[in-house]
Amino acid sequence: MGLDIVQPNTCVRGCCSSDSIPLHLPPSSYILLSPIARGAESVVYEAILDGKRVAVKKPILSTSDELDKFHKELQLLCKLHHPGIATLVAAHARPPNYMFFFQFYEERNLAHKLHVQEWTPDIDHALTITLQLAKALQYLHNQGIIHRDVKPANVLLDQNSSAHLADFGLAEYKKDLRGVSTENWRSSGKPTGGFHKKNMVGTLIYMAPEILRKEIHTEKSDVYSFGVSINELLTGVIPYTDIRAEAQAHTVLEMNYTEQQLTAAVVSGGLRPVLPGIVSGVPASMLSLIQKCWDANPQNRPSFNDIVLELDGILEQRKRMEKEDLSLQKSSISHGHQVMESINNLHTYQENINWSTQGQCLSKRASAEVHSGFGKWLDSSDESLTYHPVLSWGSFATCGRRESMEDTHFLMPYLCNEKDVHVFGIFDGHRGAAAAEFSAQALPEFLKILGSTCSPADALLEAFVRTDVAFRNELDSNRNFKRVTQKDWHPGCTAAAALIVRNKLFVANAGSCRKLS
Ligand SMILES: Nc1ncnc2c1ncn2[C@@H]1O[C@H](COP(=O)(O)OP(=O)(O)OP(=O)(O)O)[C@@H](O)[C@H]1O
Ligand SMILES: [Mn+2]
Repeated sequence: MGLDIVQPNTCVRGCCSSDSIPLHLPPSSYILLSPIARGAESVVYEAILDGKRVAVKKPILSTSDELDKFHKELQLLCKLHHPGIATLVAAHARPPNYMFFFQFYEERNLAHKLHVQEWTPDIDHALTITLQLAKALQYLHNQGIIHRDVKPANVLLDQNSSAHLADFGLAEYKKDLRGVSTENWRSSGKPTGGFHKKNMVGTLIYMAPEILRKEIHTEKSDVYSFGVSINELLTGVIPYTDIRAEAQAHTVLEMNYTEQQLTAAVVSGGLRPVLPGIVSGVPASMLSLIQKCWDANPQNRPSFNDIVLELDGILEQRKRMEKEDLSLQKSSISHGHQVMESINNLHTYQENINWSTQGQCLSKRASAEVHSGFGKWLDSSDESLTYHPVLSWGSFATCGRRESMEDTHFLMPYLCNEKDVHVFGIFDGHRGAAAAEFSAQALPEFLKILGSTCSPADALLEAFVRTDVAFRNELDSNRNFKRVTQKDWHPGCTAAAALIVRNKLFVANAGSCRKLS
């Protein structure tokens, strides 16, 4: 920027200085436009500085502690120069105005992008962001600085959706953290972040177990938060919920856990967010890296030097695989797409979608393609076992306290008229019955297709995965058709299914639906 640096280029106290970043600006050089974010501690404005678009972070300063904090953040920011870190272009550090001027990042923060815009980056893009963030943290740690608030809301994206780590409000030099008492932890470590603050649990979901136990932050607690954040990027799911959109999250408490329960479950129970599923195509090496990052024992977590090396390797391997066109995951996903695409062409849009019919329609077409019986299952079943189950079945459904029934089930005592193959399933609808109705039709049909191709256990697993992919695709195509913004509509369901082949029982579940009763 062509801004003049007026000497002495220091803050009012003289504690912050820079050779390249102007630290006081004539009021005529900038214009504040509208606020783009309001946090508990600052307001961020879109602004024009020297004719260029910038973001101005104006901390709310009412106590001398807050003023100290401003100076500390400015000292830090003046020293940081890295492409993965939000660039400070200027500051104003004299009364009455205290402001940070940052380069403007058009695509806002990663949390907004994932959960409000419902962005689903392809895996290579997500891995690229992961590497950018890892390199930024590697740089920071090599300077002896710990960020202490790594989360998607503090990752800003530019117009190419490249990532820039922001918000150094809690960052500290490691050497200054040693003597920090629990009291200090409380005052400095309080949850930040608009959405999560509003929803009470705060940054808690990104906090390492040792931080929840009120121990001192180390580089390894940033590694943990990085692991949780990257998992959120790859799954699109807010940790410990099954939702993809902010609009649906009334409060985190309402959904699964209270703050205390979550803390206890993370610290003592080893609870972690759900990893990306097998159809996501996320490489297994990435899943294991995430798990290492959120290991309960900080010493088992890799450093960012290790993480960057590993990510470079993963990206390299993907490039090689792409060349050789060996990506197995991709082909299984695109198979699902092909089936759905042809089905989508079949039926025109109806205002009131009948999800049972959608499921039937899908599955009939799919099963017309391949069904060659269950000979394989029956041949490999062990007839020498003397156990011969006597089956009886029935069902009862009640709606409970809800206004409408969201649960469904299916009973297929003789799948494809095969006397020794029985399937039963229960689906507990979430946010409407759509997913449950669809799945009750689709799941058994997928099982029929798979009967001739793999073992009963694999077939059950694969049928769950295919049902999930099929429903998502169906939903997406309807959303596009209706031009409903995606955040307004998020049906889902949990499921439990039992498959009995002669005298063996196979059960599977997804979500919290665990018992078949
Ligand atoms: N340089 C920028 N370009 C575009 N948007 C920005 C920029 N800096 C901040 N924002 C927006 O403002 C939000 C808050 O910024 P930041 O996290 O730095 O402030 P904060 O006061 O710590 O907020 P919180 O308390 O919510 O964490 C960001 O999530 C982002 O949406
Ligand atoms: Mn923030």
